[in-house]
Amino acid sequence: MSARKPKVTVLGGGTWGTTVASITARKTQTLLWVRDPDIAKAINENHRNPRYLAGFDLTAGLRATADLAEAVGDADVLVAGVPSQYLRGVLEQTVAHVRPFIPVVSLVKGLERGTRKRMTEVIGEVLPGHPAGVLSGPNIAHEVVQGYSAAATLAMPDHRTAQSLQSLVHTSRYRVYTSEDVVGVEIAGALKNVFAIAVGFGDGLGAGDNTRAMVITRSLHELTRLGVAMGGRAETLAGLAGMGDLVVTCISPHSRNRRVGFELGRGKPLEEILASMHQVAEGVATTTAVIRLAAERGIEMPIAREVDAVLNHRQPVEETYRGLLRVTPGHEVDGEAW
Ligand SMILES: NC(=O)c1ccc[n+]([C@@H]2O[C@H](COP(=O)([O-])OP(=O)(O)OC[C@H]3O[C@@H](n4cnc5c(N)ncnc54)[C@H](O)[C@@H]3O)[C@@H](O)[C@H]2O)c1
Ligand SMILES: O=P(O)(O)OC[C@H](O)CO
Repeated sequence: MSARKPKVTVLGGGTWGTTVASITARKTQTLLWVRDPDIAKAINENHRNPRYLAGFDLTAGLRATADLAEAVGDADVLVAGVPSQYLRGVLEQTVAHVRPFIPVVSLVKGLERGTRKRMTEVIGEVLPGHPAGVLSGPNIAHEVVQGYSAAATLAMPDHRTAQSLQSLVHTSRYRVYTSEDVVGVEIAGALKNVFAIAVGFGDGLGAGDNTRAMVITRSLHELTRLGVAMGGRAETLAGLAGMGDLVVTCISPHSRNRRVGFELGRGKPLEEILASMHQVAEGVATTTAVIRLAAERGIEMPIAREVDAVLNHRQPVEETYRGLLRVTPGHEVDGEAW
């Protein structure tokens, strides 16, 4: 990166892409790519994103465009905020326009369903040679955009690159820590969504606070086992991107993943729930990928398996909780099972 302040382009003008772009726009020139020209116009003229963050003021200097070639052509840093099942397609359209070897930071908390790949792996395939990392943590967009304090981890394979990118996004209210554990941060962000759906089941069924704490704690155990098996560090999984994000997603009324589980617990069919949302619940598609990754590595993930049974095999939610409670508990720390 040159001595002048790097130009940031954020791909994806959903709730979180818009929020992160509004933060970086306070620190450096930032362009947000959105699919809908009307949203680009509203951001440029009114500093608002009426579809995803209605009622919240964005940084006045933030510019938006619906032209992908224009968005990426001049960028020094790309930030990817397009949901996991669409990121590859969007990146493929940038290949002819993006400058060589600029860093790409994923904000995305999901795995590609068909390939089971992490987003930095997808970035590496579509944009080879670009340093790829991830920014993730307990970050409910509606709170961050209003300036409530929050923190996240920015993981890049190279520490110096992580430090230079940290300065573009860190503020007194959005604390950004660095890490080199890209795998751990990415796996944690993807898996916590699956477990938030499980917690939502319990809340929808009317389970108690003890039950919620039990499911969150045992989910952390599952998340850690798969994360470590895939090359992540246990300390990362116990940190902001792991435990921190698991907790907020499992308890926040704003969480879309928890809401999917909650509505299922209340008896609404999945198709109806998804049709009523104009936002993404990454855990739905990611569950399929997680189950296959765990099977390939011979890792027991009973909670994720029950989520998969409800989402993909029409198992009633009541059965899920009864099923979990029937399993005999093993050793709390060393046990393979729930
Ligand atoms: N919202 C949050 O609080 C939050 C916080 C941290 C991370 N994230 C992660 O950020 C990522 C983006 O989520 P979000 O909350 O900004 O999105 P969102 O749910 O607010 O909006 C949906 C996004 O998907 C895009 N989209 C829909 N269909 C598409 C298609 N066919 N092709 C390309 N793009 C399409 C929309 O343009 C929009 O940008 C997700 O991986 C999410 O897990 C979200
Ligand atoms: O609304 P969710 O469930 O996608 O969660 C949002 C963020 O990932 C919380 O950190």
